[in-house]
Amino acid sequence: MLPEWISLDCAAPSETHRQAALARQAQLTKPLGALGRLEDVAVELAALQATETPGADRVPVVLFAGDHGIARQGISAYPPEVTVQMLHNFAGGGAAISVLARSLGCPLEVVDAGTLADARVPGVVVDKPCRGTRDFSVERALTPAEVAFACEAGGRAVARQADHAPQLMIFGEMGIGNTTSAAAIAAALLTCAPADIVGSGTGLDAAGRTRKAGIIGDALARHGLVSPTPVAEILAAVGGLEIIAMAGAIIAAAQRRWPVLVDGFIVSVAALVAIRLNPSCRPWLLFSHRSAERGHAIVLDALGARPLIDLDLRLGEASGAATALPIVRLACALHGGMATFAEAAVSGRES
Ligand SMILES: Cc1cc2ncn([C@H]3O[C@H](COP(=O)(O)O)[C@@H](O)[C@H]3O)c2cc1C
Ligand SMILES: O=C(O)c1cccnc1
Repeated sequence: MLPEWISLDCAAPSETHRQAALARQAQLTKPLGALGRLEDVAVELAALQATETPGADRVPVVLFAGDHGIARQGISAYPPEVTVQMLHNFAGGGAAISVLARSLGCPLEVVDAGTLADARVPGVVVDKPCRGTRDFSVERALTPAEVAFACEAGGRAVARQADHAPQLMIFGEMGIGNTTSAAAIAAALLTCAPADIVGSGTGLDAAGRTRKAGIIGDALARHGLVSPTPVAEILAAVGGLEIIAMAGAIIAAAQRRWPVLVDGFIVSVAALVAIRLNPSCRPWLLFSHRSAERGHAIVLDALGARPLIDLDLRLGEASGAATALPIVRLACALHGGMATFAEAAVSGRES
């Protein structure tokens, strides 16, 4: 059973503030629409933050890590021990997201949501029901209680961010094998062929991708996921603890009226899970980037999402969302800082 709060409604964005932001955009000293999607982002954030002056200065990043039993099947280009080794790297400030968060002035919290680590890594919050999932090619990855625990861990991580008074949240992940779990979840939710959604992850070649798709296809058949199945059952069968924690976190953030800047393939699959569990969280999601991971385009299409940037990133760790954040910040700065035609005594559009 998933926690009851998961299905509590998220508020609707403020229509009043959206209209006011649209009216302001029409008054700023530029041809109407000339700042393209920067205008859309500012208007959307004004509606979500219910303010005339949207901002993205206070943006905590929470990174969830988890290990995957399926990694024993050789579906990643890197060995499973990398997940725990990377926990030390996050804590030591040397990972890509460590550098990005530092450069952007974003607080970074790393949560061990289910890695194989048997001791606490200093600087990492431990909130896990078990050490890694089971190998879903032979058994269900998680029990219903472990799925529920991971959802709650996502909610708890969001609650811990309240002191930062977030204007926007970024969630990220780390877990060797998690593109396989994410692809399996997406294939089950979207009832699409694994071969269409499976990508290279950390760098599989074509033969590796075919093998990965075969393992996912067999698992979907074994667990009875080839026809529409309740989300909680899909998560127990092929889920990952960090993916489930992110789905819970996305819903919890939206319930607190904190918009979420969604990262790449894996976080987008968590967003898909969140929306299936609670459709009212959909308006709170902004999409940052299009990952080079093959399945991301399919998931984005299914969500009707148009991300801001496409830089061929395929890292995860919230790196795409962090990289897009300066664009969001600039959109807000333009919205709040540009002069109106009246203020600058510039003639408006000929009718
Ligand atoms: C050193 C290293 C750092 C990473 N940071 C994120 N990922 C990314 O790659 C993994 C998913 O790919 P796959 O499913 O192929 O294992 C996840 O940990 C994801 O966050 C990394 C991967 C590696 C090797
Ligand atoms: O897009 C992602 O999130 C991604 C892609 C490849 C590997 N890890 C993450």
